Amino acid sequence: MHLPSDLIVSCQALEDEPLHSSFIMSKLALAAFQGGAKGIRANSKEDISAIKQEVSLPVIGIVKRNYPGSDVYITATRTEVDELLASGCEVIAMDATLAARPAESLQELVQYVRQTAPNVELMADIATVEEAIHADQLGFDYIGTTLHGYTADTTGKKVYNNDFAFLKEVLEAVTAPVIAEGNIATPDMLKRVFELGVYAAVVGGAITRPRDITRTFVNELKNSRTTS
Ligand SMILES: CC(=O)N[C@H](C=O)[C@@H](O)[C@H](O)[C@H](O)COP(=O)(O)O
Repeated sequence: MHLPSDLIVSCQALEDEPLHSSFIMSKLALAAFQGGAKGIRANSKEDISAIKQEVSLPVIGIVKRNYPGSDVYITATRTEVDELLASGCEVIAMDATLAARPAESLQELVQYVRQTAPNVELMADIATVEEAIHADQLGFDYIGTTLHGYTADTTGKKVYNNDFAFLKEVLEAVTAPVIAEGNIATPDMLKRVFELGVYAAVVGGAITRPRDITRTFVNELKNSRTTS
């Protein structure tokens, strides 16, 4: 397996975010590496290439791109898969929800990667237990809780709700290694998901999105001022 059983740090900034820059993502990846992360998750061929020049950690690559008429935006079609195959990432993650895709089916994308790049592993980004089971049956190498809370039928849910109840259900339901991802905001949460039996965990915003981190501080201050 390309990914170690450890902490993976997501280094992503979309166009509307202040840190949007492949150079900055490469330096965030370097900081994550120096801090002890054992893998990186990154968006776009350009960011992955820049990160690969800075650190030699395994990379989970995605391409986020919106398609009209489809809710699927994480590695939605073969075009994005081809970009990732050219990027040198060790693992390709893709939306593995049951939502309608813009072009190829999920099964077709899996078969395409297996045939063209047998050494590249696949991570399923799922939102429900049903989708986790489906991804397991399709033979994904890793199943991640990435999209729980971000799809029409899971809006507002958090992976950590009820002591990670959703994660526990996924762990029971599948045989592939499970990756906890989404709203893991503290070192305690990270410790807890490993106690529950995940293979690895991806932490993003809590480490690499300073604007969001600042907001958590500011909101706490605001709340304390309104309640006092
Ligand atoms: C839903 C979606 O598009 N998630 C994306 C997937 O790659 C990223 O924006 C997240 O930062 C990543 O999943 C890590 O999660 P968090 O930043 O909460 O630790």
